[in-house]
Amino acid sequence: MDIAIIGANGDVGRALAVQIVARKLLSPRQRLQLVGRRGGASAQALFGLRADLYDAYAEITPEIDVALAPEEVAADLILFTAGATAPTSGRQMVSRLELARINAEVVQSYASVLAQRGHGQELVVMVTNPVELGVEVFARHLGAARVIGMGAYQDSMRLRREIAADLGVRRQRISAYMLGEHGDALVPILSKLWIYAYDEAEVGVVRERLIGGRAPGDFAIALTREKMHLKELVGAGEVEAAFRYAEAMAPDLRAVLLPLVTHISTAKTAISTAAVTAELCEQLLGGGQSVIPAQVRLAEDDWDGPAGVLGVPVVCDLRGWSQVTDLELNDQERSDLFGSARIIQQQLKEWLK
Ligand SMILES: NC(=O)c1ccc[n+]([C@@H]2O[C@H](COP(=O)([O-])OP(=O)(O)OC[C@H]3O[C@@H](n4cnc5c(N)ncnc54)[C@H](O)[C@@H]3O)[C@@H](O)[C@H]2O)c1
Repeated sequence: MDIAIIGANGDVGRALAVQIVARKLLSPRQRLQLVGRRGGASAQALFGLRADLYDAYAEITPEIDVALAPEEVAADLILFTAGATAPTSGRQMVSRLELARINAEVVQSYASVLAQRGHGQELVVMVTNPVELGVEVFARHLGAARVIGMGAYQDSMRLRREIAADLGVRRQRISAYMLGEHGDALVPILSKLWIYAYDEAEVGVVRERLIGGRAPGDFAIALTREKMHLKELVGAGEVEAAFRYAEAMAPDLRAVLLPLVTHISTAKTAISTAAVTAELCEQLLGGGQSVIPAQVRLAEDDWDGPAGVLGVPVVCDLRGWSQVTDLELNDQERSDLFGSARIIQQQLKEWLK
């Protein structure tokens, strides 16, 4: 089992390399490939990163090599973190469309080469945003089953953590999903909230308390409103106040808005993204099948909703994802999830023109 990190010299890529080595996800006989660009800063820095990792983790490092072109990528598990990132400040003028078009080219350049030169079994975990775009492009080249977007996994883990924090329990005792888009059209699924050792009535009470007085379906409205307010606070230099304000919200809003404040505070979310991606890898490398919320490209017969890229729970192992599972929705959630699918499809059409 070999792992490649594409974009290894970026903030997420570097943090991910540290996580993979420090968590001993690979044995010393296996290989971690750090992938950058010939002619870019990474052409030098990745050799330094490799030396630094050997220096820090001499006893446990896998073999580490550096690749500087898509043709050189060779691994079983490919973690895609290359490309432009959303501006951390409102003063930087890059539209989501521009960003998507830049990253479409980056993703495309690897997907087409991997389709021709890969060994035909690679599993790609898409971290680069928009996650849905990367999933669509890789799915066209490698087939839908071999690409998963980690946005829904990260969003779901954040939701579970925030609920757990309110209850004073560990995240592992909670099951809840954040599905749909890894973006504004994400959908919290709380109707099937599960809490270890709580019976249905107790879970019902917790659910009511978590959502507060908000009407079903009002998540997206609250998200837009609070997002604007938080951006204004951070824009006015009130980062600490923005965190305090976001921390007082319901857990589903906190799960989305705290990372937003973190990103626009200029700290970005590279450490948490790397940690959760490594956790996902750990599950995949465990050998068995797991249920993983992820953005995947669905065909019409994969589920009873529209075809296209969407965050849903899927059964997954190192060979890829095989089926949608554990998706019991109430009417509101179903309608929101279908709405999210439509939004993603419209965006993909525009981005991939
Ligand atoms: N899915 C998530 O939850 C999540 C969270 C955080 C960041 N991200 C995304 O991950 C991506 C990386 O974020 P970051 O903060 O590390 O950005 P960054 O700017 O620090 O790093 C991006 C790296 O990609 C490299 N790169 C660009 N084009 C390349 C190419 N053709 N080949 C190889 N390398 C190339 C750049 O040189 C840079 O080193 C962004 O798209 C960001 O939006 C996703």
